Amino acid sequence: MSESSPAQPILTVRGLTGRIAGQLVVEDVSFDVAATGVTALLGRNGVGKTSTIRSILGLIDRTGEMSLAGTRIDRLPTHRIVQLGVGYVPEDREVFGGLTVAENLRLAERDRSPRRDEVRRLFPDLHDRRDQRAGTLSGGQQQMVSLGRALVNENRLLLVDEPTKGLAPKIVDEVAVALAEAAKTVPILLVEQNLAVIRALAHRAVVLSGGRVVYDGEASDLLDDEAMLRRHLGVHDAGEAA
Ligand SMILES: Nc1ncnc2c1ncn2[C@@H]1O[C@H](COP(=O)(O)OP(=O)(O)OP(=O)(O)O)[C@@H](O)[C@H]1O
Repeated sequence: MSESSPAQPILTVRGLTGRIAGQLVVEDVSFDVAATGVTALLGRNGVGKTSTIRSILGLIDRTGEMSLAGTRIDRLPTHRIVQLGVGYVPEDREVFGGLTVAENLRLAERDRSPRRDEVRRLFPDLHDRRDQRAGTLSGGQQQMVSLGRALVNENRLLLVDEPTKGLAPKIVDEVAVALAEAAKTVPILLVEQNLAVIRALAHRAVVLSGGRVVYDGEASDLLDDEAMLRRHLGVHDAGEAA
């Protein structure tokens, strides 16, 4: 079976183990990413969230079984996984600082009919700044470029790593709105520390602790469970979690 029905997860991860320079950074992790909406991947600093995403993409050595809409991807190289429709918005944004906004977006285009109008609708500010060099943009604007680069292609799944990190509250809101819009058309696996953003966006949540999955369920149940938040995310009060 190569297509998924709405009820089936878009991505299944089973027994995923990741290594960097021989060192275990992801240990026997299993979870699903829902076929619609936002699935949050949470956990304390250094627990292996970024490494999990990079393992899915084949950017670090990994073993285990992973399927995208029924197609095994665990033995595929990164470029094949991307071609299958997995978009990646990395933690450090990775824009080309010496190129303009327009050039950054153009370089990311993979499809015959890139979704330029959609990116323009989501990020009108980028259109206004299309001739500005990306290296001179603010952190928030660079994050918009990074998101725009992923959204210009039609993807089956987006992997988004800490998109609001280090951004001012107003910009965090803008990024969250853009992600909510994007999630209407593509399922997202979102690594995010800001629990207010998780509360606003995520339906499902997966929590890693000690490199393993300790919660996999409804995001709202997790966010209402103060003991769980305290134990696994180091948050003291669910009400002021953000
Ligand atoms: N290039 C690397 N070389 C060696 N160890 C690494 C490397 N990258 C990550 N690690 C280690 O792997 C573990 C998991 O790191 P990872 O970045 O995946 O965690 P994370 O949950 O995303 O953390 P954070 O929330 O702080 O971004 C950490 O112990 C980290 O020190």
